[in-house]
Amino acid sequence: MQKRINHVVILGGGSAGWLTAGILAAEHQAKIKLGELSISLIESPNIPTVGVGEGTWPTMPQTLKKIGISELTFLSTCHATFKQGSKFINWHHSNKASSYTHPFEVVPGAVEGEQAKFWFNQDRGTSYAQATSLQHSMIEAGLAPKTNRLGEYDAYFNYGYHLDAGKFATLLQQHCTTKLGVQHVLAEVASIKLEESGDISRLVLANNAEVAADLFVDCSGFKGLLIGECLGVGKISADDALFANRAVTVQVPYADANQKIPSCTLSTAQESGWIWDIGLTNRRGVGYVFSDNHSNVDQAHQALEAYLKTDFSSQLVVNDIKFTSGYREKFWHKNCVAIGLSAGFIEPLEASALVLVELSATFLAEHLDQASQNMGAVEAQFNQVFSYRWQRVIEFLKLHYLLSERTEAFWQDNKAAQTIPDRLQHLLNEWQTRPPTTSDFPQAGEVFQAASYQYVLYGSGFIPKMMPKQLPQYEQHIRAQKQNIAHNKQQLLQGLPSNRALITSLIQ
Ligand SMILES: Cc1cc2nc3c(=O)[nH]c(=O)nc-3n(C[C@H](O)[C@H](O)[C@H](O)COP(=O)(O)OP(=O)(O)OC[C@H]3O[C@@H](n4cnc5c(N)ncnc54)[C@H](O)[C@@H]3O)c2cc1C
Repeated sequence: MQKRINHVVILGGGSAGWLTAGILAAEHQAKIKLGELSISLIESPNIPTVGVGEGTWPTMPQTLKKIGISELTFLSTCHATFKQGSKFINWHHSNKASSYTHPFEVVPGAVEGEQAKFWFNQDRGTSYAQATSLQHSMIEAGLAPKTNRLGEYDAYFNYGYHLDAGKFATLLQQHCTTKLGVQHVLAEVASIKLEESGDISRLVLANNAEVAADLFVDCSGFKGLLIGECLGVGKISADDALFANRAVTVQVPYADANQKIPSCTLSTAQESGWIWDIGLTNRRGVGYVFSDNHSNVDQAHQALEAYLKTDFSSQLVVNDIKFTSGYREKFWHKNCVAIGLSAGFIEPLEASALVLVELSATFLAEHLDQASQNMGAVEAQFNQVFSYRWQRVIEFLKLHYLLSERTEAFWQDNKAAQTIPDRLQHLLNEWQTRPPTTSDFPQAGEVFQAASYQYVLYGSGFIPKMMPKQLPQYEQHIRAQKQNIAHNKQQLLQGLPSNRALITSLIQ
């Protein structure tokens, strides 16, 4: 029987729970004010959230704007900084220094393939990112994507953030409860009652109070209390393709309060994984994500210590997080939708977790009314769209490992044919004779587009067997674009403040 959705309960108050609450409540403000919809978020006062220094995707500024949060408030409360992409250090070789960048800037779709053809045939003296992206030089120089003369959420370059996830959840909580009418219940869910149909009927709290709802959003973290433990939806493993299953993380204070803050995530390859280095305003978040089938925690600690040139017996607290790579067989089942870690998790290379939260919550917000009419149809569409997205994210992350010439077992095992998803192998064969283009990634809201594949593919040193020349009608346009890059680069290098300088001037 179809039920109107008048009450949505979100279980979990991490970034996923509060982002979902904010996105849903902002979209349905009118109904909340009229009393036609209520949104409640239940979180345990005892079960902690996952809070590592985190990177977002460039969708986040628009999400925050839509929810109605001031960028200045966000920057100052979450110790946030601007992120313009990622820099991959030493991913090519074990014993020879190398690096490439993946800037967020996207070359316009119509010319993206043509530009790659031009670069390959006529411009390979410079790296692909340097030849095609102005943002690459801003990243290398550690500059901000804008000046303080631009308004909130405006910038010269596409950007995301580095943020403190714990502070972020607290900011979202305050905003959702005081401005958007979200009800906050601080209590632990002790058990769950089902209807005969198998739908969830109510959550029973530790004090025996019961909370009923028409739709439940499971944001309870890795365990997936509703979708997994209660409704029995299993996971599809991704560990045959992506081997990282553990992370040791540490928060590192700045030696000097004016220390430079990179405007990208630094990802430095290691023997059995890679180390992320994220600069917030008050500290760095650093972690070694690795495969414990190829290494162990002691070795991971040693690698982190060597990277940080410090000894942990000093004052730093190291956290050890184990995870299994994979995603749910279904994200929406009965009257329950899983968003965040309960939906799945794969290693944080390219920071795809929060963007999937934003996309899932936005889909839910946009389809809430249809779900009241025909939940089965929305459930099927949601599951189809997000299975596609998770598979594409896995393929994109795998691409980073494939072209490395590193010699350690972890890297060699990553190249084994049976670990490469079929679709990615098929595309790699295609890209032997043409660049990645939009037609390879045809769906609306693709998490990683052809431009991202080009940065990683050519940054990793992929050399196609044959690359056609660009179409003659684009040559003039591409040369003009190159001149623009050269001309604007000097001006921007002189005119843009450093990442730290901009944030300091904004939040003072
Ligand atoms: C090592 C690592 C690095 C990461 N890096 C990035 C990154 O760079 N970029 C990115 O986008 N993402 C990253 N992520 C993922 C990101 O941390 C999560 O996607 C994000 O924090 C959302 O988590 P969550 O809200 O789903 O779960 P959690 O933060 O675990 O929150 C779960 C919530 O559920 C509540 N809960 C659980 N059980 C109960 C119960 N019985 N009753 C009541 N409440 C309950 C808890 O109290 C908590 O509030 C990383 C994750 C890891 C592990």
